[in-house]
Amino acid sequence: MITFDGGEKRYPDGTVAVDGLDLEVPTGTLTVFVGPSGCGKTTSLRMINRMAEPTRGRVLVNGSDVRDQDPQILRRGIGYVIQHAGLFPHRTVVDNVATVPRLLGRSRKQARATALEVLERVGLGEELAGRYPAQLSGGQQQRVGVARALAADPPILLMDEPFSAVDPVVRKELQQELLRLQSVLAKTIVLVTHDIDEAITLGDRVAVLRPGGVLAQYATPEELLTTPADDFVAGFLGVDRGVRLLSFFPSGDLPLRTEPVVAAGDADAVSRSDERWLLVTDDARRPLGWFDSRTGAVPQDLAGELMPPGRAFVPGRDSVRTALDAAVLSPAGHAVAVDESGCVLGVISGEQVAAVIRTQHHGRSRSGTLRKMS
Ligand SMILES: Nc1ncnc2c1ncn2[C@@H]1O[C@H](COP(=O)(O)OP(=O)(O)OP(=O)(O)O)[C@@H](O)[C@H]1O
Repeated sequence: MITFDGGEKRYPDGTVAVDGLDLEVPTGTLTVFVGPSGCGKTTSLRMINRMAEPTRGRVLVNGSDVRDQDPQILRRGIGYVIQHAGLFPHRTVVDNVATVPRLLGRSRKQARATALEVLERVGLGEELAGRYPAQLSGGQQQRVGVARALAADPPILLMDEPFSAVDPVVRKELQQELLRLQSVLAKTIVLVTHDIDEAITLGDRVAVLRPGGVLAQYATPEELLTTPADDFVAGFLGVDRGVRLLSFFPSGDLPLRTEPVVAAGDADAVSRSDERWLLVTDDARRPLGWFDSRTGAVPQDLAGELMPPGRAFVPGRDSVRTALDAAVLSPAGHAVAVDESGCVLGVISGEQVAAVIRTQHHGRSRSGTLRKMS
């Protein structure tokens, strides 16, 4: 557990970077500090590992004031990941990662073995171990940065804008990778970002800071989206927070229809059906595309004249947001539901999804917490 107890940081020139911060980061959870530039996110983060000392109040790690601990010893239990990875340019990837275990007194061989193991954990194979940082992509460098921070297996991980220097696609990959790692490692993580979407994707809890280093709201992502504390938080969350909230609605209960689903060889299905749009599948019930029954002549093999099936969703795994998105983008206005192996379970129209959202939203607002889904 990390506790900010009235933590304040006033720099010698009088700038108040952090103003009376009170919050707790429970052990094994991921908290995100988010807010506009200059609102004290980095300073707050650095108060945890004593890279910035509070001028008033306290920061406690597992109940002990960090100021009572030797900074070097304190930092052994706290991994630190920064933007651009901060790797040593003249050391190979494996040596970069092995640095921390070496500092902790492990033999060269042990440190190297640990480094290779952690590199694999973050998705980097042995073939990259002998390269220098400049010979890696930005995303790979960030992974090395994460591996280096994990090499000493610290219970706490501080991450300062870890993914902001990579392109949006790689950034999404790294975010998913971090969530996967966290589901296995359950570290206590504090991550700084200025990107509210990243905060909502990654955080078990999100601390929104406002200029002047004041905490505006500390809440779970769904609480932020449903009940922002004030106009500043609502404005920071953006205009589409209602749509983003749908990421917390499970799609497992969406009512699916199977009547519009037909096999490619079953051309007679067109005359039997009242549906305008028929989802045509192959023999294994995989979606091939949409057949528009108003196009006139019906071919022998329906597979010949189809509109693309669009992105499918997996009920239970994906959220209602994914299902709605699939329906909006579908030429037929219907989302295709598939099982984990890609076989069609049924379809649902955008209007039906919207009707379920209304019901779920009422239920949720009355009762309870939501679980983030893909
Ligand atoms: N060493 C310093 N001396 C004086 N003021 C500082 C110092 N470091 C940071 N500040 C100021 O403290 C405030 C908070 O800075 P901090 O870096 O913590 O904010 P941030 O939210 O992380 O910003 P960004 O998103 O731009 O990185 C800013 O006004 C900054 O100018």
